[in-house]
Amino acid sequence: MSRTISLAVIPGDGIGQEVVAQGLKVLTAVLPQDVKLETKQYDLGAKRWHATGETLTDAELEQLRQHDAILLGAIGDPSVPSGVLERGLLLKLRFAFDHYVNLRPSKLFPNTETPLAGRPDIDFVVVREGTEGPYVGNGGSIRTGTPAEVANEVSVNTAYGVERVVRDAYARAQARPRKKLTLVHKNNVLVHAGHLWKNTFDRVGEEYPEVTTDYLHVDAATIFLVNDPARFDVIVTDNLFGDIITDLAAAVSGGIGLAASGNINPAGDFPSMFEPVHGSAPDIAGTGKADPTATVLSVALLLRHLGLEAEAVRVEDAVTADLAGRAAARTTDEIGDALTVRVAG
Ligand SMILES: NC(=O)C1=CN([C@@H]2O[C@H](COP(=O)(O)OP(=O)(O)OC[C@H]3O[C@@H](n4cnc5c(N)ncnc54)[C@H](O)[C@@H]3O)[C@@H](O)[C@H]2O)C=CC1
Ligand SMILES: CC(C)CC(=O)C(=O)O
Ligand SMILES: [Mg+2]
Repeated sequence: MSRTISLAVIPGDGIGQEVVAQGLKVLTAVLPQDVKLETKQYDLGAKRWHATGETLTDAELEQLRQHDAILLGAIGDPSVPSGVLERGLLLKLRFAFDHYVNLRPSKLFPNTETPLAGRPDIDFVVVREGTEGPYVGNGGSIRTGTPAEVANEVSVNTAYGVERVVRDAYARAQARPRKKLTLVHKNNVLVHAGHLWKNTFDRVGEEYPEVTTDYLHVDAATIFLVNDPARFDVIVTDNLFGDIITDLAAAVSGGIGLAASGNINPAGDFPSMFEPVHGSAPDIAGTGKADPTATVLSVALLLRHLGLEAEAVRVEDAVTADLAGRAAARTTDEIGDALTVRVAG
């Protein structure tokens, strides 16, 4: 039976434009003939903000909601005050579409660079909470701009929000061969949120006797991510810690240009959104140096989410083969073309 995928595309800013073009090429090439792709591009980001002062309107949010999934490049530009686009567009989307599971796999592909000695066997996934924590915008400042300024940024952690993401992480750990789940937090200092997370983690864990668990404070977790990353299988953590440790995870497992992510709404009430872990990289935008592989691997997560498992594997296999043979530096387009040829052939 034929099927149509309705995909919203938000290239965004900087290298987002460049890498999304490659991701779309690969996606188009990998789909079987009986799956039709309908894309609608949303020109959101810095240019739009400069032209209209808008980041994301309610009408656009409603249009986006109608799609099966969203592919996003990156948001943020030095010409826009920091936070305006990140909060007003990217986080607004994640919150509005209840993307409470921010899935960030880390794998050390063959022939990729790692600063770690001995090429450890890195293959873990971070389940980062995506709708709470200090990112909710629960803050403010008084006496702003004076030497007496006081600024707050409150981390919001609800029993409901913590439990649902912890449950998702247990289910993922249960489904993986090693069946191991690590909670990363800082409950020796952030005692209120930390204890909610730890108590929830322990309680839900009773339902998963086959899953081995451990707990690490986030500072110690950064040591192990460098010294012994092979110890990790599934990590569950809050929004801020997850943001930070997944950039570190990317750096030790082939670089930020390979790190994919999915902002998942597991219930399917809203479209899930797939994007590379990296940002808009203004330092290399327009140079052709951006590696589109992270976006292509995000396309694989998108395909898997839509039930196209064989196609997801084809994309991942193409990346593995391409990285194994990748010798000289190549441009964004060249990498995208090579991956397109591989998935098509
Ligand atoms: N999901 C998103 O849309 C995100 C947006 N941002 C925004 O992006 C802007 C730049 O943020 P930064 O902190 O500089 O982080 P960034 O991830 O854009 O760049 C950090 C470093 O990684 C390099 N890099 C990033 N992606 C790469 C790729 N595909 N290939 C090769 N090198 C790559 C950059 O050149 C830079 O040296 C800011 O406005 C920030 O708020 C940052 C992170 C995520
Ligand atoms: C720009 C932030 C809102 C997001 C971020 O850094 C991330 O999700 O990795
Ligand atoms: Mg980040």
